[in-house]
Amino acid sequence: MSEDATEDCPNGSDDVVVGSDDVVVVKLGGSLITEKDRPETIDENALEAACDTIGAALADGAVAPDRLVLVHGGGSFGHHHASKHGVSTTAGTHDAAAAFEIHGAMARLNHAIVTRLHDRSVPAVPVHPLSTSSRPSGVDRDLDLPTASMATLLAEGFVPVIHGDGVATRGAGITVVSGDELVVEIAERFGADRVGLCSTVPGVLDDEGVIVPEITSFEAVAEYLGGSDATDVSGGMAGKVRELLALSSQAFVFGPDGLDGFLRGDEPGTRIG
Ligand SMILES: Nc1ncnc2c1ncn2[C@@H]1O[C@H](COP(=O)(O)OP(=O)(O)OP(=O)(O)O)[C@@H](O)[C@H]1O
Ligand SMILES: C=C(C)CCOP(=O)(O)O
Repeated sequence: MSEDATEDCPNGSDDVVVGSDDVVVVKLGGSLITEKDRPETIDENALEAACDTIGAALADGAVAPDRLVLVHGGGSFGHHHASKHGVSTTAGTHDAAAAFEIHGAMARLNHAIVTRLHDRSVPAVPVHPLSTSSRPSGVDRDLDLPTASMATLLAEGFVPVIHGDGVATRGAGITVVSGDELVVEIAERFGADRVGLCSTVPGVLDDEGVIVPEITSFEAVAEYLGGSDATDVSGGMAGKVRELLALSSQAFVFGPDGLDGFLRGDEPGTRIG
């Protein structure tokens, strides 16, 4: 990333304003990369295919490694353990063993993704929110996500791979932060104008299974939006659309067939915002 792309921290905080507006944020949904109804089971075919697509896009220059931030969800790793302990984006725990079990599952999934990206020569490195992020004002309040490390990782040519995780939450111990919320936080902080969320469905579908081309208000599609097909503690598609509507730029929700096109500038699936 060019030197002038990262401005000094405007207020001396951890917030880093990255001047470049061509950062690309991509989420690999947990429904895509895991078998969401089988605890801690990776969907090998889907994950390998997604890593092939990302590796190819970097290799032929469609995306530069210092412009790409990858986020992934929990699927049958994080959601399984969080649900078992009654932990969600709104319900926390003060049981360190439970929090460690949830984080540990996410770290195992993250490790599996990073190693498969390395097999494709993607300079991926893990970023774990539990160790640095928080909700200092409590449940459902603002997320404090330090981004200085990710900005410097990008500037040094690495691809940060961050994930839904546990998050220290004032008054509730540790709750869950969804990858969807991380996508919004990172996209806003880095001024990304390319935001894509890849899941198992080709887009947000209406009650006849047809892709909704564009969503600009939650109420317009609320009747179509449900939870996930399997155990989920962060709101499923309804939660996803709600999070993405808070984004100041557009985001796209698409299926695995849309990932390559998205990385190359297409606008697959459903446009949100
Ligand atoms: N209107 C809708 N259109 C498309 N999918 C929907 C809709 N309503 C509910 N869903 C469900 O939402 C799922 C996608 O949401 P989910 O939260 O599982 O995505 P994800 O990001 O892949 O998973 P994770 O949250 O584990 O990262 C789909 O697999 C589908 O079963
Ligand atoms: C359940 C955990 C810990 C991760 C939630 O992230 P998401 O799957 O992106 O909603």
